[in-house]
Amino acid sequence: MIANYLGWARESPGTAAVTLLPLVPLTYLVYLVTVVILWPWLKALPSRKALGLIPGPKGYPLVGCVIDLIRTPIHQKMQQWVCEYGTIFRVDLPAASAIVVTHPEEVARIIKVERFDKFLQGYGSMEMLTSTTMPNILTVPMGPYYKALRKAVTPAFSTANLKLFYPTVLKLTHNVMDHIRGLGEGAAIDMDAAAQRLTIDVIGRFAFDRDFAATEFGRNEALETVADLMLGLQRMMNPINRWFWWTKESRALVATRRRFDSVVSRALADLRGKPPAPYCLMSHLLGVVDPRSGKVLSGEQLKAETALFWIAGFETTAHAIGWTLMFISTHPQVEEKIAAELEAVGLLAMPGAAAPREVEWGDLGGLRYLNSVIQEAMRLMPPASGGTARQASREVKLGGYTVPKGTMLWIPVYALQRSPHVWGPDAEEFKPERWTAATTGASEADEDEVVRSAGTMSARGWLPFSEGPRSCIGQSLAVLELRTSLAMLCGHFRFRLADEMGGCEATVQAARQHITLKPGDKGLLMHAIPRAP
Ligand code: HEM
Repeated sequence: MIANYLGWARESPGTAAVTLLPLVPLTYLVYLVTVVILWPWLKALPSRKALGLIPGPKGYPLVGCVIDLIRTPIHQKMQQWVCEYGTIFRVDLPAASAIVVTHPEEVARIIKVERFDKFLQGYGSMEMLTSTTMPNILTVPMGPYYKALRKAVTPAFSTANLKLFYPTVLKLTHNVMDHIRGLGEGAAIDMDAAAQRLTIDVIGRFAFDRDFAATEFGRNEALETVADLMLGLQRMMNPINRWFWWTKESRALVATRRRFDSVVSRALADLRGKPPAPYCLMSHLLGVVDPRSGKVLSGEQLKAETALFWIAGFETTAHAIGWTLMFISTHPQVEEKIAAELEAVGLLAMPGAAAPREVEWGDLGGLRYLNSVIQEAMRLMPPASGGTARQASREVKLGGYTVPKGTMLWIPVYALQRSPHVWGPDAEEFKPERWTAATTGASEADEDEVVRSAGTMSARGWLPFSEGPRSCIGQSLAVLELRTSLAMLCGHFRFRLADEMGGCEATVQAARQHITLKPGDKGLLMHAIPRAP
């Protein structure tokens, strides 16, 4: 029979193929169960045994805790477990046991002192961005290529470069404000979607020196393609879709990747004819020499890198703007304090008064209260809520337990930043005041403050941008976008969460961790009431 199927039997091959056809899916299924579940499970047995003393939720045979993580939104499940099991516990996954670490000092030790590299098996879907599956700055191990890339692109996020780019951020935010004004205060506006239009245009300009024109608020190819891509990548996190490549979802992802690939390729091709603007990320990437080949990056490498920068920088920042506005719109006393701060420096629109002046670079560090509001919103709703995963490159002691070399160390940021063990009994409350003391380190004249602002907080348990050598390289740009857009929006409008959202808590509960921490199906509907009609 098998001989027939393999084509060794020459007689009546048609009949043989028909008879044996059902064997194909069956064989594939056996292959999958063996390769994807049984083999990794067997391989992980010694590490499971070594970690057996560390407490943690009880999983199911073979699949471990995966079922719990699918049933409840993953960020919420991790938060429940942190409350239940404390700052160090074990979670069994099919292929390995992970140690979940939310003790701030241990976290800082893992990512900043020991500098363990990423646990890269978890990053596979981020290599599926373009039609060529290729590692990128996020997914490549810490070797000579990574170091060359990081070194070359770091200057793009420096104070000097961001200052050159600042007028573009201002202009794009004005586009968004004009659109909001045009809709009128009766309209319920999805402010997360509006922020996505702003941040995709920012990335278009910053990465490719290209106008994606999303802030013109019409149908938009770049926005639609990337939204489909994010959905597709999210679906690929489910191993069923990844392994059953003939499903509708898998085929849709292949088509979307081609579309995205073509948007990125066109943007890169257009840059060949003219030198990119000096602030443009591309002018830094074009000079990178891959130490492995001694040559500048190939077209495919450039595509993989720019695609990653685009994806990493656009939705994250948009959600951070959206979630911050959501908290402001539901906390009137916070909004009043922001208004008072803006009024004091001439940035608040008021009825009967002259229009406020433009927000300047020098204002950004000085808006201390607004900056604490942003920091607190990013604590409660960190866009990269899943956090980061590291691999212990040697045996390490964590919370009194011995963790063997090779173990996955998972730092779930949403759970960490809401942990009562770290933040006390009011961990779940939105209290910007907890930051006002912490953000007073910089003076208004300190121009590097925008660039530095987000760093060095892991010891306190705040790390939405991660920290250490593999922290977010784009955080200075993200902070710039957040501060500028929120100062401008709050200076010209008061925001109220629309009734259909059901209030702050319901909106938080509806959030889903789909690569980033997104609002639920309704988006973030708000009314924007002009301060000076
Ligand atoms: C509020 C906005 C943002 C948040 C919350 C955020 C968060 C993060 C986090 C947590 C990481 C570490 C991921 C890990 O360990 O796996 C990261 C890495 C990264 N981010 Fe961001 N990010 C934001 C905006 C941006 C922007 C605007 C850009 C660029 C334009 C960017 C580019 C990157 C890149 C390239 C990496 C990989 C860095 C490396 O491994 O060396 N991000 N980001």
